[in-house]
Amino acid sequence: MVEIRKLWSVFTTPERTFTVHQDLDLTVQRGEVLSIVGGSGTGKTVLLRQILGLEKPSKGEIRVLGQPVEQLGARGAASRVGMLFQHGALFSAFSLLENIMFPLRELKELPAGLIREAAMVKLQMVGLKPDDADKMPADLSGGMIKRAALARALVMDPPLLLLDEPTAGLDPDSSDGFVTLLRSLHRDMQLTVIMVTHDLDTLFELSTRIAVLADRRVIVNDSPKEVIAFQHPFIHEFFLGERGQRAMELLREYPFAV
Ligand SMILES: Nc1ncnc2c1ncn2[C@@H]1O[C@H](COP(=O)(O)OP(=O)(O)OP(=O)(O)O)[C@@H](O)[C@H]1O
Repeated sequence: MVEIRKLWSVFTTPERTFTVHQDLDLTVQRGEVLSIVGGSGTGKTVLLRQILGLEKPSKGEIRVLGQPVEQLGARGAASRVGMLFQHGALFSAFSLLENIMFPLRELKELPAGLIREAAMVKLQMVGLKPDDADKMPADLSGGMIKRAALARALVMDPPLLLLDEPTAGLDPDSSDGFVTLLRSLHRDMQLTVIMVTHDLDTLFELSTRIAVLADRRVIVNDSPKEVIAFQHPFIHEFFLGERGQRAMELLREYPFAV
């Protein structure tokens, strides 16, 4: 589904030049829920943006569904890759349904009635009600906004979904509900998911594999159990420090997702 080879990301600011990714390799197979974890500033969000084609790496190759990402084009990208941004704000001047319809309207190919129908299907698929369609973003809870942004990301039925901190900022109940929704969509739509998360519950409930970013590359990409056993200071701190006990409990609780 995604193949990344020898990726370099180098940034230059007025103060300095620094390397975020160096010879990074990552493969994501169809049907996986791959979670990317890593310390702050290790380039997780940059990597998602590169897979989406929003940012060009300094060097290296990214193939999505067998094609170099730069050949997908804006239109191709929306139908192949859906993205839920961390601050996945909806357009505040548009109603919830208008937000979900937006990518299809941009295509300028489908009749208005069909676009409306397709967006209504997605609205209900993410657990919102038809009555919510005309509500404005300012009138929605954080959980409803996330669901609407997810419906918009999925409106063109992309086979690949990217999630940046999908449960950040949600209260525990909304977070649990959103994780349950993601799990059933992954199963029902046969999605491949790449997710960045710091939240251990989200990580263990959904991930079939975990890729750890450290030392400017992916140091391990394996099942949660194997990753926890991998010897590296970041992994030790992330999984086996204060949060270790909880990680072990979760590992017992969730038999590796989906
Ligand atoms: N366009 C850019 N120009 C300069 N530096 C950038 C640019 N984009 C990202 N960076 C830097 O690259 C590093 C990686 O950023 P990124 O947002 O991907 O980190 P992250 O792993 O997602 O971190 P966090 O977990 O804190 O969100 C950061 O130091 C960031 O400041």
